[in-house]
Amino acid sequence: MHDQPQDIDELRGRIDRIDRTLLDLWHERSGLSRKIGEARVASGGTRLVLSREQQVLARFKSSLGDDGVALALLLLRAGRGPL
Ligand SMILES: C=C(O[C@@H]1C=C(C(=O)O)C=C[C@H]1O)C(=O)O
Repeated sequence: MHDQPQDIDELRGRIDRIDRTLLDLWHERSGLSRKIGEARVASGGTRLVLSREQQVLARFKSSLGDDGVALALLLLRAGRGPL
């Protein structure tokens, strides 16, 4: 029982690393998404592609349910930038 605080510290260290990775991935994803949107607009297309967004939403929903949909909507919004 005496080592429980140390266990918690170790587990929190792992959580902190996961959070940093999630935030790095968040920024990487939104950067890629903006890049694709800008390239498409530059070649005369639309910034958004709703059929592709539906695929992304379905992927997150199948893994996480309603929370997945909420998360995917935030990810998609982050990649859009100002409309
Ligand atoms: C990144 C793209 O462009 C937009 C952004 C998407 C995304 O962030 O996942 C999905 C579809 C598009 O609305 C793409 O077409 O793949």
